[in-house]
Amino acid sequence: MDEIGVYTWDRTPANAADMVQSLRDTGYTFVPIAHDPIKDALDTAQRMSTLTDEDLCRFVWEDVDEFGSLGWEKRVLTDGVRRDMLNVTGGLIANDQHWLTDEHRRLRAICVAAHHELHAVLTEVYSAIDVQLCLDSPITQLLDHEVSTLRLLWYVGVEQPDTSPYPTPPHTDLGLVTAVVQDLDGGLEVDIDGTWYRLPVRAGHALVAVGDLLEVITDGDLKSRPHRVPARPRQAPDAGNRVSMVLFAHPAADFELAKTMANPRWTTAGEYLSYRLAHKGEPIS
Ligand SMILES: O=C(O)CCC(=O)C(=O)O
Ligand SMILES: [Fe+2]
Repeated sequence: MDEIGVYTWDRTPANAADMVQSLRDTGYTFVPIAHDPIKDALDTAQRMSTLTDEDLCRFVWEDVDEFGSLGWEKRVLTDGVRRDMLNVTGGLIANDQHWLTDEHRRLRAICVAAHHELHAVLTEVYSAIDVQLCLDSPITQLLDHEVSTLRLLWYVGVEQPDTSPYPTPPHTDLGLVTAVVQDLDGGLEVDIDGTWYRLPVRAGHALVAVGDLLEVITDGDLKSRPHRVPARPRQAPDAGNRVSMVLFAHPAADFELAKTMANPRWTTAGEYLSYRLAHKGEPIS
């Protein structure tokens, strides 16, 4: 599988046109970040990988309230491929749950710092898109109405990666934009017009991806590209794990889509999301 070239944006307005062109060509751009959250998180996440299944189950959806969740979500696929993740969602970041261990708290602090940093990156990307595409209704206005979810994903290496299902099967992200930081072994692959490519890995950078809603808002000018992550071989009892951090940005449920596009198919961002979740796997266009 070939690797696709992805433009690195230096976060200056002078190079914003090239950045947006990269989003148009590949659906992705690299953006440098000051701290590498994966480097910070890896140690703690690996140590937490010694938690037993029972421990992990305790953290599933515990203490969830209407603002979201903070917990381990444990998924066991049919052949035993595990994809465990720490899911830190908006409102609960500030809450202190009684069941959090010191390692959870450390990991949560790393996630909160990463959330801020990645959100700053996305803010600059929004502004650049507004300017470059001359959008009548700027997407920067969404920043006041945004809900974002940060996920720390931890994939466990498997015995037979070639015959194992993809822990993250091919899909597009439903939201506006997504920022991803992966560990140095990478793994993310993207489908561009029917051909799969490996995405490059660049230390100290986040990958920013076009989501389905941005494709809708830009009337297909920027396309949300299907992507996937294959299973990694288990090399030793604890090696072969993959860690990535993903920030999904989405307008709040009551955001009226008519503010960013003419004649929207859905009235609010919430209706859009409900429709997409009810029609999983259906392409947006
Ligand atoms: O783990 C990754 O690098 C990407 C995961 C992903 O695409 C997703 O959760 O939507
Ligand atoms: Fe995704």
